[in-house]
Amino acid sequence: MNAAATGREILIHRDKDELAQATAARLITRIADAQAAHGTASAVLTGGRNGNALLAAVAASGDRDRIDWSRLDLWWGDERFLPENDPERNHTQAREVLLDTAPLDPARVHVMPPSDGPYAGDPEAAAEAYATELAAAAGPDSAERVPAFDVLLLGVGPDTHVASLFPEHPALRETERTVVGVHGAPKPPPTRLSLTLPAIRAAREVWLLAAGEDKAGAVACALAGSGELQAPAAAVCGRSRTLWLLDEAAASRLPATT
Ligand SMILES: O=C1O[C@H](COP(=O)(O)O)[C@@H](O)[C@H](O)[C@H]1O
Repeated sequence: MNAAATGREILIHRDKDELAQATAARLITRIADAQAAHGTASAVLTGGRNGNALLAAVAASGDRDRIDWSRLDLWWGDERFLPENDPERNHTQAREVLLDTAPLDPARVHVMPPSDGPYAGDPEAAAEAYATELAAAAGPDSAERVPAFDVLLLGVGPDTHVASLFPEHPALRETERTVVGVHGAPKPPPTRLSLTLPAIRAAREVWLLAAGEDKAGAVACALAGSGELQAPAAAVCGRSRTLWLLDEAAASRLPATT
């Protein structure tokens, strides 16, 4: 499935705070709607500055209890392969801004394995374990071997990376596995775990987040029709919706007609 073929929506908010607050309201509604429609909801979290700002805005929202936290499955799009509780882990940061204060069912919080657990020193085995967990949640009839996530969040890096899929990196070429170990990432730490493009594209909705002037080049490049290997953010899409959520600074290099 080509990202451009599904169409994209672009929403531009005034600044990063407005982006975080508006997206928090949108996310709460998306999750509450999914729970109303099919009992539970599933969301894939992202790390990074915009992802953490969004979770902090959810934590601060007066509407946060519209979500039935006990019926929400949380997954991660990528993780830094570091020891449990390392401050640089996406999971640790998500706990600090939101998860530790939300009445989640621990069995529904699907954390990517740390580097000091049973998969110490073996990111490939850790990736395989997470893929097995995803496949179990998807059920035996799923061709994609991942659940049909209600919403999958992706921060866009200044180099156009999403999850831990970096430009021209081998993980971007993966067509079979749903989770891979990433080695030699250009952004520290070099060893990571990431969902692959097929896993990301199985989501019902994919939301890309970018705020700040340092993201303007990446946003312009990805939305200008760059190749998928050159601009991973250009390669992702949701089955029913692909939403780019920007602030004015990140959108500042888009052509006026976008
Ligand atoms: O390392 C990562 O970076 C990206 C983007 O982070 P940002 O701070 O530039 O917004 C993030 O989406 C990804 O989950 C994370 O592991």
